[in-house]
Order: sequence, then structure tokens, then C-alpha cells
Amino acid sequence: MAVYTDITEDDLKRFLTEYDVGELTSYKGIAEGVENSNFLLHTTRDPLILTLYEKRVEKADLPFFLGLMQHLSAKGLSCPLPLPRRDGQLLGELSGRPAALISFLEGMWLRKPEARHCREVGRALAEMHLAGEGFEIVRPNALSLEGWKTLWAKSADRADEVETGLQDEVTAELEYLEAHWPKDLPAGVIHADLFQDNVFFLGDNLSGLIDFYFACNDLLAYDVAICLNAWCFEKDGSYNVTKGSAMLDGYASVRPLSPDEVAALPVLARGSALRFFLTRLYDWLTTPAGALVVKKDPLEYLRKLRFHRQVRSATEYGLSA
Ligand SMILES: Nc1ncnc2c1ncn2[C@@H]1O[C@H](COP(=O)(O)OP(=O)(O)O)[C@@H](O)[C@H]1O
Ligand SMILES: N[C@@H](CCOP(=O)(O)O)C(=O)O
Repeated sequence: MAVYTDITEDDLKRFLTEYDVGELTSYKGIAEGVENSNFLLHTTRDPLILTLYEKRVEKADLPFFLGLMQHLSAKGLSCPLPLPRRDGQLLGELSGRPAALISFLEGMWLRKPEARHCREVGRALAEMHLAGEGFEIVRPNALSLEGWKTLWAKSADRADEVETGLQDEVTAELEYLEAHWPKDLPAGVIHADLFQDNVFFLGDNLSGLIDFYFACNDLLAYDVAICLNAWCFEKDGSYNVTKGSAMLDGYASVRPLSPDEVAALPVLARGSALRFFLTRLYDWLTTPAGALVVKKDPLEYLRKLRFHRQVRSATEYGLSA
């Protein structure tokens, strides 16, 4: 459960007087998510999501995230829209945290996605990449090579508590990635966390994307690699090439990957697996026992990383020749 900051009804009602959203009829904390505190609000008008921004979100980045949702929505992408207050600001404060109201997106995330859903996700990711063009605020990826090194420095000493030999393995992986990370691929706005819980479906139809709080400017193909990691492995750790193929075909139907992007996929997939391993490892080692959040398993991403290490070309991900 991710409600790190609690709110009182009185404070919430006071917060809502700044908006033209009708009267509050009920609210509850949302038992999903990892990063921020989210509440579902019912009002005499539309349902809304209230987000209180927590530890990993820098307040200075909020204009990027909220502005991006406005930009993508204006370009026709289905995603939540931040609601302006009566004074035009998108951001307020509640219980001592920066807070925003965003529109409620209909749909559910899929617990057991199939290849046809992966195709839709690939297509939506490419649509997002195109829709991001022209967004004027820039946010470098805080969780790329430099960010990984900073995170690793905070966990390395204790990594072998999680699995013996981890400290040496991850140190070597970081050195490899630093030496081989591609630099000249097409870049733009990426989602950077398009996992299953951030894609909503109504039946088999993708209804929208949520959770843009890791979005940033980076290599577009890196976002594809993140999705291959998040969507195309089975619970037993095996890579599902049918799902990978559907994901890559869906993406290419909107934005074909260049030969250089294709060639870079294995190293991008290694980097992406390491990125989620590192944040999960840090949380695993630092989240206090009893905290109201479900900790995610870092070793799941270590296993994915080991898979990518032995991939020789993107055809192994299911890319059609
Ligand atoms: N705009 C929205 N519309 C509908 N549900 C939402 C919306 N935003 C968040 N949620 C719900 O809140 C949950 C957590 O949101 P998310 O943005 O993923 O949180 P976090 O950033 O903390 O991981 C989602 O899984 C979803 O159930
Ligand atoms: N997707 C990340 C964790 C971030 O969670 P989200 O709820 O913001 O998607 C992971 O799986 O490690």
C-alpha cells in the first residue's frame, strides 16, 4: 500500500476549496503504487485522483511532470490531466506535501497480459514518443548511468546480504555499461516506468497511460527496453519471445526503430534491468519493517539482467527480420 502521508477530512476539504470540482462526498487511500501517496476522491461531479508527492519526487520536477501530462493529452494521448486551481496553479500543498488533483482515468491494469496487449503497449509507447515532440521543458534522466552509480554507492556494502557475490557482479556490470552505453541514438521524452500497473485497459483495449513521475528526456529505445523487461518475462523468469515480438511490432507500426537502435537493444535492456534492480535493492535495504508499502523483489531484475547479458542480437527479443 502506498499511502505515506495521511490526510484529514478537514484539511482535504480546505484544499479542495481552491478548486472548482464540486463537493467532496468520500475519499480513500489507494492500496497500489510505490512512489507517492494517492487517494481516490468522489465528489458531486467527477471522480478524481489526489496525489501527494513523496521522497523520490523533486518539487522542482513537478512542472515537468504536470506540464507533460497536459502536453500529451493535448496531442491526443489518453492520460490523466492535472486540474488547475482557481488561481491557475497546478500544484498546491496538503499535509505538508506538494499535492495535485488529476483526472480519473477509466480502466484497470492487467495482471496477466497476453501478446495482444503487449502489441497495444508497444503502439502506445511509440505514440507517446511522437506526442512528446515539442514539449519544451527538459528533464535529464536522474536514473541513468550517474544516478545508478549514486544509488549503488548507497547499497553496495550491503548487497551481499541479498545474494552472495552481488557486490562484485554489479560493480562489473556498471563498468561494462559505462563503457558501452550508446550516446547517439534518437532521444526525446520517455515514460521510463511503463510497467503493467501504469497501463490501463478497458476489456482488451488500452484506455490510457498513467504515472509520469519518472518521465524524462533520454534515448527512446531505452523506453522500449524498459517495456521489454516489464512486460515480456514470465513469472518463472523466462523471456516470452511472442510477447517481445508483439511489443516490438506494435512499436514499429507507429515509429520504426533505426538499425542503430536495434543493435543497441541488448545493452539498453541490461541498463534498464540494472536500473530497476538498483532502486528495488535500495528500497529493500532501507524501507523500515512495517511500512505501508509492498517492497518489490530486486532479484527479479537481477535474473533479467543475467538473461540480457547472454543475448547477442535483438532478434532474440523477437524482432522480425
Ligand atoms: N489518473 C488516475 N486514474 C485512475 N486511477 C489512478 C490514476 N492515477 C493513479 N491511479 C491509481 O493509483 C495507483 C497508484 O498510482 P501510481 O501513479 O502508479 O502511483 P506511484 O507513483 O506511487 O507508483 C494506480 O495503480 C491506480 O490504481
Ligand atoms: N515500476 C517500478 C517501481 C515504481 O512503481 P510504480 O508503482 O510507480 O510503477 C518497479 O517495478 O521497480
